[in-house]
Amino acid sequence: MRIVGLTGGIASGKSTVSNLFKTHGIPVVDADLVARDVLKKGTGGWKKVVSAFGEDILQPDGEVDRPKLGQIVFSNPEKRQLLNRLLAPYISSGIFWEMLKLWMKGFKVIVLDVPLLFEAKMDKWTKPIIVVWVDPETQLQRLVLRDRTSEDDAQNRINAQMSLDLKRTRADIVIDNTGSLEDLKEQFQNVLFEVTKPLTWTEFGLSRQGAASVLVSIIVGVLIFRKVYNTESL
Ligand SMILES: CC(C)(COP(=O)(O)OP(=O)(O)OC[C@H]1O[C@@H](n2cnc3c(N)ncnc32)[C@H](O)[C@@H]1O)[C@@H](O)C(=O)NCCC(=O)NCCS
Ligand SMILES: Nc1ncnc2c1ncn2[C@@H]1O[C@H](COP(=O)(O)OP(=O)(O)OP(=O)(O)O)[C@@H](O)[C@H]1O
Repeated sequence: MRIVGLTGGIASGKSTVSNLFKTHGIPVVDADLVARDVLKKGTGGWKKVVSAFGEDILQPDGEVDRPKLGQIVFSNPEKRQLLNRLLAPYISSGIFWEMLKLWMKGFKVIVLDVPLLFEAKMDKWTKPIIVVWVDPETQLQRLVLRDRTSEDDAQNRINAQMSLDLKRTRADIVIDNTGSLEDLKEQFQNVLFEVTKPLTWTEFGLSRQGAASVLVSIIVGVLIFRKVYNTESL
């Protein structure tokens, strides 16, 4: 199975690109949705976060008040790192289970949409890595418009992530989403071609999965050979 990494900055257009993948029948594991699940009332993540941040972050119904927790962590790097540390194991195992389900359904290509792909070091799992880049001014405007928030709040959220310019240097494929949706769709056609083309032997051999498969094949081959030719005593 090919696991494609999709990342970028907040409001750079990852979900918009994810939707294009979905309309072409390629499933997407959305880390933001997984992160929501692991923070639902009563879960292990919820318990850890409530004991670290206190009951003040809860709504009357016991669910986490997300905008309130957002205000706290996006204006305080230490608290954000604490939240990340508490939730990271739940988020990674949630993502892993989603991937396993898709693999069991027989999908050959899946996309991992993870805003913090590099920060959380999940880039090691994925190839190719797509970064959705946008110029800083457009990013700020789109975030303010989408979340109906102030420029200061939006800028805090942008600053909480690795810069988009750094992310693009670590990408295999860069999508520039500064232009219109039509521009984006045009670039997407090439991306779709790249991620659905068969792996070359070199790529297959170089990938960890490839190396593991070759190793397993050699071991199985040797075992079969020994069984068939009864060479255990050799
Ligand atoms: C702080 C929370 C409660 C705010 O919730 P809210 O509904 O306002 O935002 P939402 O979850 O939809 O996130 C919106 C965007 O913020 C950015 N973002 C979210 N968490 C973080 C973080 N810890 N650091 C940097 N950026 C982040 C992402 O680009 C994300 O797409 C929430 O973002 C959260 O629980 N974050 C920690 C979990 C996490 O790391 N999520 C990212 C998935 S890898
Ligand atoms: N090319 C575009 N032209 C105009 N608006 C766009 C374009 N691409 C995305 N948008 C809009 O910009 C906003 C941010 O896009 P999107 O939600 O896809 O970003 P995201 O990277 O998934 O954000 P987040 O990290 O918060 O999940 C949305 O309101 C979306 O409709």
